[in-house]
Amino acid sequence: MNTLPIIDIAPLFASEETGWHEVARQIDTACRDWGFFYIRNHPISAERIAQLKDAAERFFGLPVEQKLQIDITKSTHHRGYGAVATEQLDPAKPSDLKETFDMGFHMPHDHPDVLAGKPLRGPNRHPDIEGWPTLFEQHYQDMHSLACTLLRALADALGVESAFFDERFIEPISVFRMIHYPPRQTATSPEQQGAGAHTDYGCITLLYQDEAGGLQVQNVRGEWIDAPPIEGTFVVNIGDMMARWSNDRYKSTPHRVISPLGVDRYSMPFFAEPNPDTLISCLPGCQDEANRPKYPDTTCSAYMLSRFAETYAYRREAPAAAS
Ligand SMILES: O=C(O)CCC(=O)C(=O)O
Ligand SMILES: [Fe+2]
Repeated sequence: MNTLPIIDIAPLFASEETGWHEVARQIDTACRDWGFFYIRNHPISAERIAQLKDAAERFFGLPVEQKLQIDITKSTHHRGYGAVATEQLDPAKPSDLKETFDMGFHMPHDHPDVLAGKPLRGPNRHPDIEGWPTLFEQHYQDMHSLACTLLRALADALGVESAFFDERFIEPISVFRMIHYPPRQTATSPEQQGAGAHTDYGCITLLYQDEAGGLQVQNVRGEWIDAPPIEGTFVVNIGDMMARWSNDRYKSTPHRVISPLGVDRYSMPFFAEPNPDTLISCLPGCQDEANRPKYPDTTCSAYMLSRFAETYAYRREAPAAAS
């Protein structure tokens, strides 16, 4: 089989539990075989997606100096605008041909965790566009709820209590990101990709992609296959933290984006990551005598910070001015 599974998640929102375990079973199989699948019948409306896409076109269309007013490389807690070539997902290739906007769980300047200087904590840095903060803060919450619903199904599949992930996703460090991939120019080095081959760092990623195409996923034989846009769906994939948590029962699969030719591409991943203090220790149902834990225990924040430093030069260099 060489096409990614498409899972109808409507039963996860029904009042009776009859279809629930069947969806959990399908997700379990998809996470073991692929680490990637599509979901359909999720609660995010087409109207919401259209509003976000419209906002993305307005923001990325601004002059670069204006976008750099919320430069992510000048942020202590990784929020704001990332210009082209800020991120290098595949260290063997040139920096990615994309620009980004990142937001997270909003914490005001006077929140005790912000005052204590906890990493990745602080206020969101939104552009000065009318209606933007309301739209994006609402969307962040809705994506968080959708991720928690999927994680309840994963809890069922992994044999932990159904609230296991809900408890660990309170005040999460999940990131909602908007990405603009400018069209590939013929002069562009063929080596430079929209997003270089990588695995995601967190637990699960829920990705909206527009109709331009270009996302590719590696199958078990190491071949790149297309993950084409399918209207009304999100692409969901497992990240490295969940692979560790599940002792590699679930795969975090390499993927990449080939820059679009002649058209702009917009995508919007939501990277679901737990509360920073969460202990990431092999789940009880994922180990036995023959299958010992493969990874040492870590915490969510220690793990995420080590991974960010690999792909963002600015996070390895001198500390940025506070913002
Ligand atoms: O833009 C896409 O389709 C995928 C982006 C991605 O893989 C990432 O940002 O981690
Ligand atoms: Fe990714």
